[in-house]
Amino acid sequence: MKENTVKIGLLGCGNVGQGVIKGILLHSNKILRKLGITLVVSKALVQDISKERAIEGVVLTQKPQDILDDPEIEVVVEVMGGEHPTYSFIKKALAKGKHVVTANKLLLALYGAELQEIAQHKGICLLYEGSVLGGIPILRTIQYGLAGDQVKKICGILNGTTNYILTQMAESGKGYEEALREAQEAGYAESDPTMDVTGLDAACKLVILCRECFELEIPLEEVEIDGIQGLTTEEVAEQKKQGRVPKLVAEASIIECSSSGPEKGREGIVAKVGVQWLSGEAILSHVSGVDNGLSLETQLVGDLFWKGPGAGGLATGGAVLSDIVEIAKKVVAERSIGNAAR
Ligand SMILES: NC(=O)C1=CN([C@@H]2O[C@H](COP(=O)(O)OP(=O)(O)OC[C@H]3O[C@@H](n4cnc5c(N)ncnc54)[C@H](OP(=O)(O)O)[C@@H]3O)[C@@H](O)[C@H]2O)C=CC1
Ligand SMILES: N[C@@H](CC=O)C(=O)O
Repeated sequence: MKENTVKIGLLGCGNVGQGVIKGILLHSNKILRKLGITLVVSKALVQDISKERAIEGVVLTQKPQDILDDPEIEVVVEVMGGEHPTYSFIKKALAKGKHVVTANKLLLALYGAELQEIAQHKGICLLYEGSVLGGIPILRTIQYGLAGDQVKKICGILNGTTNYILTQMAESGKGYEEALREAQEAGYAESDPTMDVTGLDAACKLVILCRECFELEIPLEEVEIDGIQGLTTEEVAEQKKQGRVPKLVAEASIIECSSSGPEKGREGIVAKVGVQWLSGEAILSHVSGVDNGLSLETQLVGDLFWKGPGAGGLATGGAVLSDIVEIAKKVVAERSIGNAAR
C-alpha cells in the first residue's frame, strides 16, 4: 500500500454510504492537493448485493469479517444503522485497533460513552460528526470552537424528516402520510421512520449534544419525548391563521444545585422533545424543510445559532467524510513518524 493511501471499509452502503463515496470522488483531488492523502473505499458491507448502486471500484460483501479482519483497512465507517449487530461490529473494529466513524445516533445515545472509552484506551479515534444535525459541522464546533466556554442551554430542531413533514403540512397543505412518503423517497427518514416521527431520533441527538456540551450523561429513557403523530392538516391550517407553525423542538439545560456546600454545582440535565407552535418571532419558526436549526446559550459568547441540511445522503456523507479526513491525517502522520524512526 502507498504511504499516503488510507483504505476505508464501509459497513452499509445506502443513502449515507453512497454519499460518502460520492464525496470522496468529487473531492479526491482537493484532499490530495491540500493534505497529500488518497482515500480509497475498498469494501462495503451490504445486505443485498444485487441492488443498483453508484459505487465504482468498491467490492461489495455480505460478510462483516471481510472488512473487520482486513489488515489493510484502517478506518471502518459504520453507516448501516440500528443497534444490533452494529454494536458488536463497532466493538470488534475498535478491538482490532481500527479507527471508527459512525453516523448512528441511536447507537451513540445508548453506548457512546462506553465506545468512546474503549477507543481512548486503545489510542484510536471514534468520530461521529454526521450523527447530529446532518451536514452542519456542529460537534467539531462545540469540541474546538467552544472548548474554552460552557454551554448552558440547548434548543433546536434536530430531525430533518419531521421538519420536512411539518413544513409540507403548513406550507403546501399536504397530508402527513404523503409528506412522510416524500421524506422517505428523498433518503431523509430512518429505515424505520417510527424513529423520526415519535421524536426518538431527535432525543438520541439531544443525548449526544448533552454529552458534548455539558460533559454529563442523560440516559435516553430520561428524555421526555413526544412526536408529531396525530397532527392533522386541519389543526396545522387553523394555527397558521393565528400566525403559528408547528416545530418538533428539542431542549436541554443543566439543573444547577442550589446548595452552597460541597455539593454545589451541576446536578443533572432536564431534556425534552415535543411539538411547539411557534410564532414568527421565534428563530426556529424560520427553519424549514429538511433543515435543522440549533441555538446554544453559552456563558462567554452568549447566544449562537446554526441552520442547514439536517439529513440526506450527500449532506451527511460530507459530515462523515470530514471525520474520515481527520483520521486519515493522523494515520498518515503516524506512518511517517514510524518510517522516520526505522
Ligand atoms: N439518511 C440520513 O439522512 C442520515 C442517516 N444517518 C444515519 O446513518 C446510518 C445509515 O443511514 P442510511 O444510509 O439513510 O440508511 P440506508 O437504509 O439507506 O442504508 C443502510 C445500509 O446498511 C446496509 N445494512 C443494513 N443492515 C445490514 C446488515 N444487518 N448487514 C449488512 N448490511 C446492512 C444496507 O444494505 P442494503 O443496501 O443491501 O439494503 C444499506 O446499504 C443510520 O445510522 C442513520 O441513522 C445519520 C444522519 C442522516
Ligand atoms: N432520519 C434523520 C436523518 C438524519 O439524522 C432525520 O430525518 O433527521
